[in-house]
Amino acid sequence: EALLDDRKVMTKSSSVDLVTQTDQKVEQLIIQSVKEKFPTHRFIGEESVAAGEPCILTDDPTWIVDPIDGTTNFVHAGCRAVTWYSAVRSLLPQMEFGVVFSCLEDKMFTARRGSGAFCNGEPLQVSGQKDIQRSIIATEFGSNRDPEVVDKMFSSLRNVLCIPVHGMRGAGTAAINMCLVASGCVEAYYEIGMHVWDLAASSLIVSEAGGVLMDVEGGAADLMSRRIVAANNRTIAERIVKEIHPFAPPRDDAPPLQQ
Ligand SMILES: O=P(O)(O)O[C@H]1[C@H](O)[C@@H](O)[C@H](O)[C@@H](O)[C@@H]1O
Ligand SMILES: [Mg+2]
Ligand SMILES: [Mg+2]
Repeated sequence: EALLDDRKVMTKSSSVDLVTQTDQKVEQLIIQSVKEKFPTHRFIGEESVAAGEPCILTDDPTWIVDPIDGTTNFVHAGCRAVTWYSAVRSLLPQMEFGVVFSCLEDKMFTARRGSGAFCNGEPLQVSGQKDIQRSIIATEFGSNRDPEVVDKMFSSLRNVLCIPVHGMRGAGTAAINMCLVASGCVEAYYEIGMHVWDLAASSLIVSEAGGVLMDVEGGAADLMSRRIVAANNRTIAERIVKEIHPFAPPRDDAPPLQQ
């Protein structure tokens, strides 16, 4: 219904960072229904953070919610829109489970720590490809249009494409790009600039499907750092890291700037 009805588009951090009433409604729906069952749990929700709520993990069980991942697709008549949520239980953070629902495809991706990853109940396994020259790599350009940042993104894109790889793809949603890695449809996904709610659920789905997560400079992945390489194996991830022109956006858990 919302795909047909919700055409009132608002903006957040910039003119290309879009939000609709459906994003806000879905986030409230998820938070309210979880709160009814677990009144002491905490939440990090994309639209709540946009409205000024803190983006901090504590030792309390915390649900990380992206009500629609791919709002730009949704606004442009729903190339692909996704609702998903995940839970995190510690400062490390230790993901307990992740859920990504690709509503137009009616695909429910799920993972629970130590129990594997699934799509509509069928087990997921990353691709076995070790040769990056026989791989497809996914990425996105996010919503930062600062020419210096765009130059860095294009330089990375050019470097990866010219390895050469079989192709580059982008679903318009970080969560689905990661689920494509988990499903073995693409070998890797990298991006700088997305947020913890874009990645939390699908990061567990990737690792439970046998994949690896890494920072774009090769260290351990840090979901608050707004940088990720998710790949089918370490060989492919490390090869991509060599080609990325890194930069560091403000962290999701950075204290708010003083006015
Ligand atoms: O804003 P939504 O649609 O929840 O999330 C999108 C990110 O904002 C964007 O930076 C990223 O490139 C895109 O993949 C992601 O899904
Ligand atoms: Mg998102
Ligand atoms: Mg969103």
